[in-house]
Amino acid sequence: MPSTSLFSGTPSKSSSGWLEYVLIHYRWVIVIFFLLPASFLYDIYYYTRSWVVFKLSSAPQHHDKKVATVQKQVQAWNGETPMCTARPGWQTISFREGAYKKTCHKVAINLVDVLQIDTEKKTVWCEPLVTMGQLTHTLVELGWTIPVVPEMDDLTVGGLVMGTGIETSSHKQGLFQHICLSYELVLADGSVVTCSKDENPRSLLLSSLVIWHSGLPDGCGNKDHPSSKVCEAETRRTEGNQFVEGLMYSLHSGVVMTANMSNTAEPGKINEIGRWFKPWFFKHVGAYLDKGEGGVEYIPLRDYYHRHTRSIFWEIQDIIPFGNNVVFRYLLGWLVPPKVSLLKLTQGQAVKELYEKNHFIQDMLVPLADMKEALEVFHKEVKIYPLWLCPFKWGDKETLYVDIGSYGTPGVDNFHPERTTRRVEAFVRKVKGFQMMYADSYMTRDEYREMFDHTLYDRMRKELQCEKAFPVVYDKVNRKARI
Ligand SMILES: Cc1cc2nc3c(=O)[nH]c(=O)nc-3n(C[C@H](O)[C@H](O)[C@H](O)COP(=O)(O)OP(=O)(O)OC[C@H]3O[C@@H](n4cnc5c(N)ncnc54)[C@H](O)[C@@H]3O)c2cc1C
Ligand SMILES: NC(=O)C1=CN([C@@H]2O[C@H](COP(=O)(O)OP(=O)(O)OC[C@H]3O[C@@H](n4cnc5c(N)ncnc54)[C@H](OP(=O)(O)O)[C@@H]3O)[C@@H](O)[C@H]2O)C=CC1
Ligand SMILES: CC(C)=CCC[C@@H](C)[C@H]1CC[C@@]2(C)C3=C(CC[C@]12C)[C@@]1(C)CC[C@H](O)C(C)(C)[C@@H]1CC3
Repeated sequence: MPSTSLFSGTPSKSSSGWLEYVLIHYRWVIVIFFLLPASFLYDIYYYTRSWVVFKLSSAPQHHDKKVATVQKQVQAWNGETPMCTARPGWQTISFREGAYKKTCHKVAINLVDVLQIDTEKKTVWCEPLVTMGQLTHTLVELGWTIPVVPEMDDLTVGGLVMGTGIETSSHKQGLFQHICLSYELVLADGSVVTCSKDENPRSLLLSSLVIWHSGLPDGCGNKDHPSSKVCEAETRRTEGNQFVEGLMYSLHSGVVMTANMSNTAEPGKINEIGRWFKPWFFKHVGAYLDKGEGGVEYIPLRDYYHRHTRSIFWEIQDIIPFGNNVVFRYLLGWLVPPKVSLLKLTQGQAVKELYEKNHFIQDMLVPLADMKEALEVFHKEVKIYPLWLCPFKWGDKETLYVDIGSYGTPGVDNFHPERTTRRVEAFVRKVKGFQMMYADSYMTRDEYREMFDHTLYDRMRKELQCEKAFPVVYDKVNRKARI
């Protein structure tokens, strides 16, 4: 656990007033009494609406009309300020809001529905603002899933396609964009094209796997030091291990979890970890380490997919410090988690500044062969535990990578948001790895272009004549472009 508290820093001179004091020291009051009920009502409305629309099958009839509305807005573009989606920055699953949202020409995209599940072709056709929670609710109930389900409920299909998505099945299935068969795109001139490897049906299609009704991924424990060897061995085992995940609790101790879908369960070993009164997942896993032995559990599929949702990985402990207390869990656990979007909307300047100075949130994707050195770099630079490890493959490339996710308050004395992040970024560039772009990047434009090969990107922007129409990604993701 980080030794320093997020809130040990003093608020800035500009911060004043009781509201600010409450927001910093008693954020949980606002979260429990306002944000949790608001999140709950929002979810009820949203899921009921999606369920009714899906059952009535009304969405496919409206899809073309909605796309035409997008086209009209693009055709009416003034040709000067570049375009972006009208989705406000506070709604997105990233640390900060893009400043470009204030200046760009905004295109409203009201595309929020799962359109069709084709059980013969094993595909699902859905619109870009469909969330992972919505998709798993719809599919798992019918006995289906998609091969890669990034674990936070509110991540959207569009955001994951454009910004990349990863899960513990990614060592077999690749990244989120690799499971997509076809995209329907509105181009800068307002025309619509379909884009896929082969001739294809219209619109965005995600390939999907058949799963069993009430499939239960099993396997939790396997306590071991998840050095790259253990992780790699589990990742490469061909006969199973649909899911591989590691949680490091210190530089030398951690838990590797492997899981497979199963139709049956050993008696007494079913653990519905998603239920409101259950301990936070990372605490539950840590208990295996404390016990010093591994074990096998059978976890319902949806509970497994969203295992880090309730505790927002481990970020919730800074927001509701007593959230894992058994009394709290039984009384109010069913309201948790607060929506990330509502947390963002209500955090205020003082909390923002505290996070800015005392918090580190990064996912770095490095070749598995460099994992040991990477762990040492993270330990030296930030010393934050738990640390998330998720092996994955990159398209057709042979090399295995691992996503190292570090979220929390650094346990080192010399943490500096910019200098520390730049040192970690330099290491990642050195080993030919990548940074995930929901997080803040302090790289210069040249460093960014060194990390991400822009050859295809530049060519497509030229060919499609959209250089003026859409900002380049660097101008959306670098730290200075975010507020
Ligand atoms: C915060 C954020 C904002 C962004 N904003 C924008 C934006 O405004 N505009 C924008 O354009 N992008 C935006 N992006 C997305 C970014 O530009 C994409 O990541 C980039 O375009 C991917 O290019 P690539 O060549 O590296 O992709 P790759 O990862 O190589 O490919 C992407 C997908 O296309 C498939 N593919 C590759 N080649 C072919 C082929 N020949 N035929 C069929 N399929 C193929 C791959 O299998 C893969 O699924 C944003 C990303 C982030 C994180
Ligand atoms: N396990 C995982 O993989 C996790 C991934 N993440 C990250 O979270 C982000 C996704 O969050 P989410 O809130 O869903 O998405 P965002 O709204 O943040 O979208 C990400 C980018 O994709 C663009 N985009 C999204 N939909 C469309 C569309 N229909 N047309 C054109 N551009 C679009 C947005 O463009 P614009 O700027 O114009 O709005 C935005 O810049 C990703 O970057 C992902 O890597 C976060 C947590 C976990
Ligand atoms: C690839 C993977 C697994 C990424 C996981 C990333 C998550 C841990 C990140 C994504 C969005 C994220 C940065 C966020 C936060 C924590 C870490 C999150 C959830 C919080 C909730 C921390 C508290 C902050 O006040 C604030 C509300 C702004 C942010 C919002 C985004």
